[in-house]
Amino acid sequence: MVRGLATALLRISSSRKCDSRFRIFTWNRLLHSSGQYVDHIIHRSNPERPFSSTSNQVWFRLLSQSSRFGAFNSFNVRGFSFIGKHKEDNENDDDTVSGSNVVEVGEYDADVGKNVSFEIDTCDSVMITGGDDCSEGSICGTIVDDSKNGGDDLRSSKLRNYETIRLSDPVELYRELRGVGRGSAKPEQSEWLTLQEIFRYFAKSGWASNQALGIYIGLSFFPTAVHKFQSFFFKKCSTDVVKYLVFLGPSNDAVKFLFPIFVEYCLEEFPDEIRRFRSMVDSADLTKPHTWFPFARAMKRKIIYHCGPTNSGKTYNALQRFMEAKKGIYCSPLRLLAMEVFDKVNAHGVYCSLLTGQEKKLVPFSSHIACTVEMVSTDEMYEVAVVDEIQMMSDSYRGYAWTRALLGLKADEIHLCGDPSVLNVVRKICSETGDELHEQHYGRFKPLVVEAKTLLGDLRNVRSGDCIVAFSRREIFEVKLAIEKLTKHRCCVIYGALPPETRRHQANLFNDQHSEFDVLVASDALGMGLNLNIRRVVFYNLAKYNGDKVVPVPASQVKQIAGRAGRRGSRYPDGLTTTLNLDDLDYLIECLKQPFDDVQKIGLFPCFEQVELFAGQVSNVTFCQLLEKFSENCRLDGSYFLCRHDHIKKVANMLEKVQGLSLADRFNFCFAPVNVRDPKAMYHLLRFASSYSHNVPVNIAMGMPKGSARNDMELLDLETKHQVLSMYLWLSQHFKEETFPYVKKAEVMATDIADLLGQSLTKANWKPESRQAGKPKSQSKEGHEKPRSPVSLYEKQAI
Ligand SMILES: Nc1ncnc2c1ncn2[C@@H]1O[C@H](COP(=O)(O)OP(=O)(O)OP(=O)(O)O)[C@@H](O)[C@H]1O
Ligand SMILES: [Mg+2]
Repeated sequence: MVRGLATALLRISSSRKCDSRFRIFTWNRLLHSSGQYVDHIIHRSNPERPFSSTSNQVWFRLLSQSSRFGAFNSFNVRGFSFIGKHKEDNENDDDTVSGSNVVEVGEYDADVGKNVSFEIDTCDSVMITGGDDCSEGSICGTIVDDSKNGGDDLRSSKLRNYETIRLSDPVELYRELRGVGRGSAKPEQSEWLTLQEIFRYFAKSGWASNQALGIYIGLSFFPTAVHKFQSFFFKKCSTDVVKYLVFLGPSNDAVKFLFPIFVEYCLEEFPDEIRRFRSMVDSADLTKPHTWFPFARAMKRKIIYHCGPTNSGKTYNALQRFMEAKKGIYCSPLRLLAMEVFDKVNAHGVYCSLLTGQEKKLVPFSSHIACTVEMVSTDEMYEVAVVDEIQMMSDSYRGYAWTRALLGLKADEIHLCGDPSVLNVVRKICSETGDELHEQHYGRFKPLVVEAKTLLGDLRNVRSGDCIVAFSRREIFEVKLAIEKLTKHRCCVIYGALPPETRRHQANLFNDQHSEFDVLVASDALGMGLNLNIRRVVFYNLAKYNGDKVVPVPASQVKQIAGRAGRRGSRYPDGLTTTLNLDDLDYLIECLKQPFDDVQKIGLFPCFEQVELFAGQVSNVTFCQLLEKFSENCRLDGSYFLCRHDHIKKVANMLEKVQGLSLADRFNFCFAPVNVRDPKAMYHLLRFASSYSHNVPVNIAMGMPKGSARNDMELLDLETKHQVLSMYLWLSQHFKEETFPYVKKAEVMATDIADLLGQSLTKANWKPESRQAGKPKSQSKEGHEKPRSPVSLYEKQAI
């Protein structure tokens, strides 16, 4: 059969529809001796998916059955992989071809006019035979991967006929087309249809639309440009060109032939669109971000990367150097951590100020500053800068702030503290900036031990010094309630919506050996920054809601949280970790075993000036649309991504109805820290922006709660109120003082509410408000809802 195939590779039976590398061949001899046996075998393979790498959809059709060998009932389809080169010869049947891996694709009914389609995996060719085998007398066609078939065939001989057209200079061709009044072509109906199909193919070609960006034809304008080009082309083209294109069919070859002519057409026809798009693209250029900070580039900076897992002393060592310096800045991922460093450093007699989005505590004669990373100044000179949790450069929302700190800080020495995930990116950046990189690697002081026994699903097995980690506020309160009901332990709680002061208060309460609060129930807010005396981290479950659906907690986060157990110099120097349920244990172990990610890209976001420049190029758009356009058109280098800004766009949309805000005002308001899922907080932001736009002093206009919360509704209300005050304070720092004049009042209120929150949490013994109130929940015997293990469920589903 393989031998037969050699002689089969002779003539193309149909090239009209050949739109990829594959060809159809029929037995030359049969074709010659008895005319059209298979007079049309048409095939089409998916041009987007190369034949050799993945399966391909192929179809063919038998148009008539006038074989002198009689009719046949079925086709056999086989795939072949060749070994070595096969040879073609029109005359000699005995030329040999080696073949291997003959795959039976299937047997199909030989119904005239009916399409037969099938998928083929990696192989060089497919042979279609009518009858039992490809023996003489049967009808046979093969589809061949052209890239591996360098032989001369009818297609290439036809191609030679079009050589003049194919090889002609596109500029010349375009000039000719432009020059003629009307083209000479009078295509037949079928040719006409093929031409239309070719242009449809062109308009959809990702390659062409991408290439068109090179001449500043934007993606949104590309279809219009193609449409106009098509009208022009249809009017002007010559018979030869039409024939050649029809020969190529709707294919990449046709696109590549047309594209340079299209370019000439666009350059002449759309100079204004090109100019406009070019300016827009240039103004959204985020490439080479290291060049944005010429002063930092002019310095020879020394970068020290303190690289290691949690609790390994990275921040401690960086801070030692920070405190020794004459002038230093510490950049924190959280307000809480900035406050902690502020306290610690001042306690050591180093005068240090505090700067976060919400507060500015200026210590007289201070030479040092502890700030949140978004607030870092790239104008000031420092001797030592510390950028903590540097792996946050890859955070999809906030990553840009770390990137900016690393690229823009004007410091002789920059200490980066973090896990190894961004080490390679930092190396690359340093080679671009010319900074000198020193790496200091750390290991955990004591290894983290996994307790295989778990809590056996029973919260009564909680012990003093345990931290139970749950990933929703509702679960946190359920766990606290259950533990306090079932055991003698008292629980502190820490979760993201609590003000930093309250979190810190709860952490201190838990750390204090003499307090009755010896168990901590916390969310992933625990992962960074707090100094906690945790003996054992127990995962209540290992799945969390990501804003869309419940997903397993990423391994890097599990590691970070588990790593909080055990702390040098504390009551519990040895760290333990486990899960509540046995079901989750394997996933925990798997996460801990996983190496750190190797991050390839880090975040970027334009500063106001860049957005303003871009705004100058686009007219009649809302601020939200402006941001959308920016993200569509901005250019980035391979090591960077544009940070997500869905929350910013949500605020921008809400503020659209507020008249009279400048672009800078909108930009500022959109960055205010607001929980976009909290309607009350959003309402207050809208109110603040409206008052501001009317040029009246912005009021807090929010009453103080009478006392601590008596139920979860009241607790939620306290949380929201604190967030609104925090937002007010943030705005007061980002707008002129006189526009947000009630800063002192807001500060006092915020402190009081943080206190009330603290008091509320210590006595909280109510069931949390459920968003799905009214849904019946199964209760376990122990009196608390036993969590399902979404991780195990997820894995089972995957199986
Ligand atoms: N050389 C040291 N002497 C005394 N205490 C130390 C020393 N190094 C670290 N510590 C203490 O160990 C604890 C963990 O150190 P540190 O916070 O620096 O770890 P880290 O690696 O930055 O952890 P994370 O990744 O969680 O931020 C801290 O309480 C710190 O004060
Ligand atoms: Mg640290």
